[in-house]
Amino acid sequence: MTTTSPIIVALDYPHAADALTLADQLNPQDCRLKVGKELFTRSGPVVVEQLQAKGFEVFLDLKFHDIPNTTAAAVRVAAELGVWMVNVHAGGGRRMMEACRETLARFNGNRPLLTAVTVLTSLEQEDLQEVGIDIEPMVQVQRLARLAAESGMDGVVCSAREARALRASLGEEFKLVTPGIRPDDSAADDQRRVVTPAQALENGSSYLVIGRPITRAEAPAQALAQILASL
Ligand SMILES: O=c1ccn([C@@H]2O[C@H](COP(=O)(O)O)[C@@H](O)[C@H]2O)c(=O)[nH]1
Repeated sequence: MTTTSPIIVALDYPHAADALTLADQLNPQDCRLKVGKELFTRSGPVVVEQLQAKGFEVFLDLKFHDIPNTTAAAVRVAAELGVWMVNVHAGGGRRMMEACRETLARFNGNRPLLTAVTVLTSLEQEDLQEVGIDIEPMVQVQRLARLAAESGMDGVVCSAREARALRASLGEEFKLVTPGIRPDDSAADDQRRVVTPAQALENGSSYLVIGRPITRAEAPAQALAQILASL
């Protein structure tokens, strides 16, 4: 089932049973689901297929980052799984992203969205400095997003803090997938470039990735409903 909801719930659980229990409390009309490294490393493609069988579109968030041949092969296998979105790291460079885009050509119209991570939402300027990037996150995000667009990506993963600038420079069709979403009353946890759900949409985000504010709530379905009502 396809939905118009912008919410993607991050199923960061160690076991498939936890993810499937949460999925049973949610409605595919209200959100998509994200399978990341923890859940996939334990449960693999089976849990993706189980979530899809429940009617959810799945974002496979494995952030592939390797040489072009290896990354493109991984993207192709993700496409064969029938996921709705798959991603790579923009830092893998132009040739890596182009190889991923080219490998999806064989799927014609029936392919996943392909997005590229710019600067993780857990990073701030000091973190970038420590790894030799002496510019503000906003500037680095803009640089990588432009490269991603030129390399044929459907969009990028960034903070909603950068969404307004990217929307203006890269147009309405370019997907802006924004984690680091925190309702006013939620802890930031390890996230640094955080934005509220309503502000993220106002800034031009296409999709809001939300994990702990929903999955660690006493009543996750209610937490999702409150967020949807706030939009
Ligand atoms: O820059 C990024 C890229 C991916 N993520 C992922 O999104 C969720 C966020 O979870 P919260 O619990 O809402 O913090 C998580 O799965 C990350 O791996 C991100 O946070 N930032």
